[in-house]
Amino acid sequence: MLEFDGLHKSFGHHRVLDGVGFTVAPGTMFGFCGSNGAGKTTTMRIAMGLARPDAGEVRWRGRPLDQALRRRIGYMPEERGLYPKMKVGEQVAYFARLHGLDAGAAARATGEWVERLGLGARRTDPVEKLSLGNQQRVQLAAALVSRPEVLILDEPFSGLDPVGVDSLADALLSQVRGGVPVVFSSHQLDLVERLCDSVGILAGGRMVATGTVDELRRREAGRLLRVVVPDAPPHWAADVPGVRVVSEQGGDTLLELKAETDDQTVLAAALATGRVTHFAWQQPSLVELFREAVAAPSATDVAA
Ligand SMILES: Nc1ncnc2c1ncn2[C@@H]1O[C@H](COP(=O)(O)OP(=O)(O)OP(=O)(O)O)[C@@H](O)[C@H]1O
Repeated sequence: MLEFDGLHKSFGHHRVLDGVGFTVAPGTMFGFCGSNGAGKTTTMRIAMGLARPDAGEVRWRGRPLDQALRRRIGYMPEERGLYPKMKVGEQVAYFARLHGLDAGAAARATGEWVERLGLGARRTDPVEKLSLGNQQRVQLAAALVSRPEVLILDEPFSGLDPVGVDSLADALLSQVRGGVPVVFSSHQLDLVERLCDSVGILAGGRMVATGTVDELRRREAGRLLRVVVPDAPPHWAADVPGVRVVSEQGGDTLLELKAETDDQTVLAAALATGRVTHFAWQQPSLVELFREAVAAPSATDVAA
């Protein structure tokens, strides 16, 4: 397990992390979400020894991370960390050597990752000549080239075109299949929803929600019901007790039910107005869950 445990961090009087904790199992992908300035980068920098926590620690396989363990972690910093004048291939090989690979292994791994990330044609170009997205691919190659046991990636998808997103996603999923725990931060919640086994939402210095997307959904389940009655008169649901009409368009109605409201009462009321063609709980998207969690930060860990 990769464990972030009880991290506290203040900058002056500004408390950024107030007991942040989550775990990432080997072979799973964890999406680290939160508003701008929530503290995601700070959390990852603490893991990498680039910021010191006021309290708490990060462990890998039960051992607190030290510099030796960190050499086994592939890290993509938010500020990126490339040498602009170095050639792409040299740069990636340099990171491989830095993580302890010998010259032969570094050359082989560099060749493999440069090709896999679609940089083969740019291998001898200086990094500064590459577009932002391609520089990002170089950064990723640098994080992957040492065959890391763990990946910690700060906004790896930002600035990538859809093809870049797909090749990065494939690369990460193949790492996960190989047993690597992957943590990445992102504001692209559709990607997080698509790729991650579990997600954590950081707000107010705490993880306000962690779990699988389905677990987060279940927490919200039983609230939003979509009912389609094509021939129903307008406002048919307005008088159904324990129900609030969220939206109504033609016969397509989205209802929020109070906890004690029986959905069968709603179904009976709908049937009384006409033929019901759709009656189902609405699955909130991760974007909706995120808005809810960030708006009302009350720490809940559904993964327990
Ligand atoms: N070295 C520092 N000195 C003072 N304040 C800092 C420092 N590093 C970060 N902060 C502050 O800590 C807060 C959290 O920043 P951080 O970069 O960790 O957030 P984030 O969740 O990664 O944000 P974003 O999504 O915008 O990248 C911000 O208010 C930031 O200004």
